[in-house]
Amino acid sequence: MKVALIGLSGYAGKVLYQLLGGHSRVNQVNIYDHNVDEVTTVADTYKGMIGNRDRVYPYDYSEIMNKNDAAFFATPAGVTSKLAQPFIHEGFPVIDLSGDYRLTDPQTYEDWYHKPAAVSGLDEAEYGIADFNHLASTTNYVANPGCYATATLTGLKPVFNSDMFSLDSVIVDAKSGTSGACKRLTESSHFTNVNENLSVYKPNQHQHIPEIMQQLVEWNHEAKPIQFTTSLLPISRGIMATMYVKVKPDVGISEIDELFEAELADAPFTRFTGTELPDIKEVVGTNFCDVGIAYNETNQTLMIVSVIDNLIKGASGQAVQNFNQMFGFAEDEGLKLAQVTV
Ligand SMILES: NC(=O)C1=CN([C@@H]2O[C@H](COP(=O)(O)OP(=O)(O)OC[C@H]3O[C@@H](n4cnc5c(N)ncnc54)[C@H](OP(=O)(O)O)[C@@H]3O)[C@@H](O)[C@H]2O)C=CC1
Ligand SMILES: CC(=O)N[C@@H](CCC(=O)OP(=O)(O)O)C(=O)O
Repeated sequence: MKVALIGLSGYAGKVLYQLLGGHSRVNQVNIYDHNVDEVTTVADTYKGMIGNRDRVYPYDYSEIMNKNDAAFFATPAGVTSKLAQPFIHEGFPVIDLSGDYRLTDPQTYEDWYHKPAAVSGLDEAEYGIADFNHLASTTNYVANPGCYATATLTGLKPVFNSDMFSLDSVIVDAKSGTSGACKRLTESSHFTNVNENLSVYKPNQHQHIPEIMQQLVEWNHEAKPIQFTTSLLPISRGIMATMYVKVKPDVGISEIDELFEAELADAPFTRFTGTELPDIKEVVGTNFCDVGIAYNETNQTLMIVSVIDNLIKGASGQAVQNFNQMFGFAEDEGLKLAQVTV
């Protein structure tokens, strides 16, 4: 297959390019860049890609559709929905890493993203939380989930598919490395601010809150608004979401353990670690989401810890997983990434 990649100069685009290069069903990755006006090479266009002769083409949607079988958009929210219009119109296969088509209600998008919602295509797009819903196989337009949303939803899936918990006081405390903030430099992501520091940002305003709620309500109509906080960690890659849930009386740790085992067993890239709590380093460089639990009997509170690599499971790896589902390839094609903890 030939695939188009838009956004190679960005963080997610770079990791996606690396993964697609190792995908046995992809024999050509064509790069399209809105900053080039004639055909060039990866080495001549992007820093650190020494010797890479793959072609980079000026951005042109009809060329993309003529020369490729699918397109990956690793481009910002607000931009992607505009670029995607001709592809949606033609029913051309797209995997979209941005937030533009994740929310089904355009007003909710505008309230949380503070940008105009997509003018069309919302009905065609499917939210691809790949380990659980396999909707990519049913559509030509996949909205790849957000990084925090992926870690949070994976940890909360068992909770919202059972009646063992109170659903009105779920608290999520999530922390991300700086690559989640994209490549542009801001004062808050400046090295001097991030290094040896930990800071909360977007309290109660994070754009992943509606995306998480949309999926939780689909899993359980009785879901109530969660408390969700995000912080910036002084590391480049990785997310840890720590979640707190009240357990109903007479529910014990063995039942909770069995529930998590059963609910996460069929999720191909989710590993339930039981009471051995996972850390970020064990998933960085892989498409895994590791989930562990600790139960405090004195106050009937369950803590769930979920970790991912934000650039792989939280973006490019999940995009490849959705691509595999869309085209009927093995779920782990291009994603057999050796885990190396040093
Ligand atoms: N970083 C992460 O952990 C995650 C990111 N995402 C989403 O994935 C997408 C990419 O993220 P990330 O790589 O971090 O972002 P970056 O800002 O690092 O990269 C964005 C890319 O989009 C390109 N781009 C910007 N505007 C346009 C345009 N008008 N036309 C064509 N290309 C354009 C940029 O090109 P240039 O700047 O060179 O002009 C760059 O290549 C975003 O939607 C992000 O929200 C999702 C989950 C996790
Ligand atoms: C550390 C950091 O700043 N992370 C970003 C995550 C951005 C992202 O993943 O964008 P999507 O909304 O497209 O998923 C944030 O919190 O906004």
